[in-house]
Amino acid sequence: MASEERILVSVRLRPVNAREAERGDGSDWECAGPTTLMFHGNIPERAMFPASYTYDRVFNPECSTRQVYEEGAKQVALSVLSGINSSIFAYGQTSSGKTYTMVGITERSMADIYDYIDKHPEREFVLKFSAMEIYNEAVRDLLRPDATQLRLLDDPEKGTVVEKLTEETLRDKGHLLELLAVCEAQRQIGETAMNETSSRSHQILRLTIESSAKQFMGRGKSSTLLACVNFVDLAGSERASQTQSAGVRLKEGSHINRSLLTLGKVIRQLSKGRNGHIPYRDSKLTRILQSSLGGNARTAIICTMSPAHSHIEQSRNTLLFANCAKNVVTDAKVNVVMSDKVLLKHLQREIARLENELKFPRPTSCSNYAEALREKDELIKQLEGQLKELMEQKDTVQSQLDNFRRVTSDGNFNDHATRQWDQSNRSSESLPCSASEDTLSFDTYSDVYEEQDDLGSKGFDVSHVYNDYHHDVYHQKVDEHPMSSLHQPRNHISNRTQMYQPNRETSPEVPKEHCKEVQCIKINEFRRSRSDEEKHGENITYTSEGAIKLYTCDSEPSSDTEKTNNDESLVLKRCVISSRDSVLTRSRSCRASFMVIPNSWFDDSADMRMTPPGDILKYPHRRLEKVRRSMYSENGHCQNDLTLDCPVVSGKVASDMVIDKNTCNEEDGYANNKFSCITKVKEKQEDYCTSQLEGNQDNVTAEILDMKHAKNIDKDIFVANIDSPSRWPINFEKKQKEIIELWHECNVSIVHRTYFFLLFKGVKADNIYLEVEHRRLSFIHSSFIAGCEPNVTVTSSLRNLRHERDMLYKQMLRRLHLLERESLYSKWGIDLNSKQRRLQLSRRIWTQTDMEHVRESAALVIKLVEHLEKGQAIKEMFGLSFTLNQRAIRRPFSWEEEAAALQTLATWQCGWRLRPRSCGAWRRRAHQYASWRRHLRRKRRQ
Ligand SMILES: Nc1ncnc2c1ncn2[C@@H]1O[C@H](COP(=O)(O)OP(=O)(O)OP(=O)(O)O)[C@@H](O)[C@H]1O
Repeated sequence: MASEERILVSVRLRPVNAREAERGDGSDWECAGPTTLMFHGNIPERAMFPASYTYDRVFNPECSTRQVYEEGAKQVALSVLSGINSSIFAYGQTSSGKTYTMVGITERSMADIYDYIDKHPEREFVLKFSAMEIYNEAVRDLLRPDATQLRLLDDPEKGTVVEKLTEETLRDKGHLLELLAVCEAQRQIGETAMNETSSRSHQILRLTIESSAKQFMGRGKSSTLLACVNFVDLAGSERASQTQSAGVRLKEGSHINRSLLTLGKVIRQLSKGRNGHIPYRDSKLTRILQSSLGGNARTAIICTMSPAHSHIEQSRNTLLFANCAKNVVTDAKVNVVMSDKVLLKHLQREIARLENELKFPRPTSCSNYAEALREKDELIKQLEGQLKELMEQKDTVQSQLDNFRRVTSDGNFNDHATRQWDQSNRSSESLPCSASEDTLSFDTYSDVYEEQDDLGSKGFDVSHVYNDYHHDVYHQKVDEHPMSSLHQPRNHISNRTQMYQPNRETSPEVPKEHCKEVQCIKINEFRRSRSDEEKHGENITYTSEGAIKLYTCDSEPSSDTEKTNNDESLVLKRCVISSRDSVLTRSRSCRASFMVIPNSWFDDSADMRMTPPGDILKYPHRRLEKVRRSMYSENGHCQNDLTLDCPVVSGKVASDMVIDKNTCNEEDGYANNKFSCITKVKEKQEDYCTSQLEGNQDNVTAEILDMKHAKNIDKDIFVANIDSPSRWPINFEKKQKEIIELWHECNVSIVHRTYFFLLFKGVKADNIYLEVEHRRLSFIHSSFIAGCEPNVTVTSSLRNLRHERDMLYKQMLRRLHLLERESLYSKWGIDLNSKQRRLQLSRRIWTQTDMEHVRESAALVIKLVEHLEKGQAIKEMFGLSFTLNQRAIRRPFSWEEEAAALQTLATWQCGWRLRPRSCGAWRRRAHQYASWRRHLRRKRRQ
């Protein structure tokens, strides 16, 4: 265990000797404490030198050698007993007291060492003594009588060794003293002017102590401490002028000064650190003492100096040397000598460790670093890939979010419009109760169409004005869609009517979908028809007879007309067809329910309370209670009738009423029984329709018969919705196949097919959409067959389809990479070497009706039109493209076309004719459709 420590440096002032005192050579130095030496002399160059010097210990002339030993050498000297090499130096000018000091320190050290040995009998000590001197740069063995010069050898372990140096093993303390005496006798001493017994050589006494514990005995079996302590009495630097040496003495002095100069250099260099070159080899003194100077040894230097003023220069040199020496760091450690067995074991362990390292090299080699770098590079690539994917996903989500926002802004418009309708509704509700239902509402709804015309004439886009039933579908499906919350509320009545309200300040930014509602039509069909007949009799000559009959039936006295003294009764007339009204028509009930079945009826999750506040029919429960009471008081029966007709106006009202009757009167009672009540409503409505068909055939109009004969779809829809869930998958597949075939037959828009196919995947709630689509397609198909629909000819539909394929053809280049296109060509059996491959591919899309082809077509089309049709696709789909004019693929519908479609649908569904006094296009379409209807009826009668 090595530990760094500095050389212990002390300065000892000897007393002024007799000679100096005789000359009056007074002392310029004073010890200002245990560590500080002060200069009091008065010399010209004083300013160039410091006045005080600090060392580890400063001994004044009165200090005894014992004290010097105790405080400046003992600790270092006795380190040898602990296995640490140590050296005690005496450095100073000639006649400064080096020998005087070292003799005392050596004797006391030896004494203490032996004392220690005596006090530690448990250990066995082996002391060896050797002595040498360096005289005129020659090494001599002081224990030999001859003056043979010894060589210095460099040993890799021990460092510099003196060849053939006598090393006496000490028997005891007396033996040591004898040897010391021999050395003293052997040492070169000469007389100079300054010192009668001047040492002319550097003397090195070395005591080597080897100790081991006696307990574990013996030698070769346990560890042994081995260290040596050097007592070095240097020859004093001298000036020839002062020593008055000549001849031999001068030569000796020259060697002495030269070796001391080297020692000074080494010490000075060591004081600066061990980085530079240390000139150990410049003298035999420094070579031999190399380990003691900054090596594995503790070192103490005692600088002796004469206090005489005449030696000021030499004294300063000594102090400068001391200054350097105190900065030298040594690296002393305990020197342990292992026994053979211990050494053998130690070496065996070391060999095993090295072998293990060779077998299993540590992963710090260059190859390992390279491999680790490669792994990190791969990891970075993976992370970059993931980051890229995340960014793409983020862009996609951002795009969707933008769409949501656009839809939200649309929904806001609806809310705004709903509020407008609400306000107007309130005014409507506050109308005189005596007014008949028909006359009351006629003007309002006649204005509706004028308003719509105005909108169109103003350039407002009222495209996608689809039938109300489809709008129900739209809302229902959209509510299921994740974006449902962003769409307008379900109450179609308020939404539908709001856009026809006489708010002529309507913003031109009215979205298309906001103009699609015409629910108001059916609500007031009877009222408006009657007024229409009265006011525009000349214009209704071509309307269906059924409609006229309806008006006639409707005009029969009813309790409604008698009970118009309050709002509730008015609403009742609006909302329901009373039991007496209900005798008029089964078809009306069916028709009404078909048209306005609340979406929530088919949606368990839907909340009946969702009716917007602005709904004309959203009466407070208290008010509904009044209505109910008034009905009961008047009819006292037929809650079924009431229930059956309620859907005409609002699912909310209907459900409220049903619950009020069937479950409880509590305000919130209906919620839990919502679905069961709805089912009952449907069942009862079917029963009611059936009974009405049987018992009131005379009152059924031709329109209703048409509807019944057509497919009795209303009933189908209800039946489908209460159909067994287990049969639904089968029914779905069957219906889906039929629809696909009809699409093919009717040349329906490819985009429409795609969106429809992809969106409706067989959930039970999809049934209604499939029914509607099936019905629509059946209608178009029958139109094709009959050839009576001028707007939907095979030729025009094919032309539109071709335009659509052209659009897809163009989109391929934009949406698909070359590799993707080539892959598709191969997949779709298109020769890669053929020409116009994209065109070929576009011509093959949606050309077959097998499911695999349909799926692939849908997947391809959705990829091509994904962004192009975004926003419009939903409208297309839920509007079910019932505009019959497939030119929408190429350009948006004009309002006239939409209006025409509206006319067509309304007439088709309701058998109810719109007033053809609007714009020319609307009128023409209405006429055309009416003609077609008459043609159909004639054919059926035949
Ligand atoms: N501290 C001291 N107290 C009393 N006398 C001293 C002291 N130091 C030295 N002396 C005396 O000074 C004289 C010279 O001392 P010493 O020989 O030890 O000097 P030195 O440094 O060894 O000289 P050199 O280098 O020439 O050998 C001796 O007679 C010695 O007794």
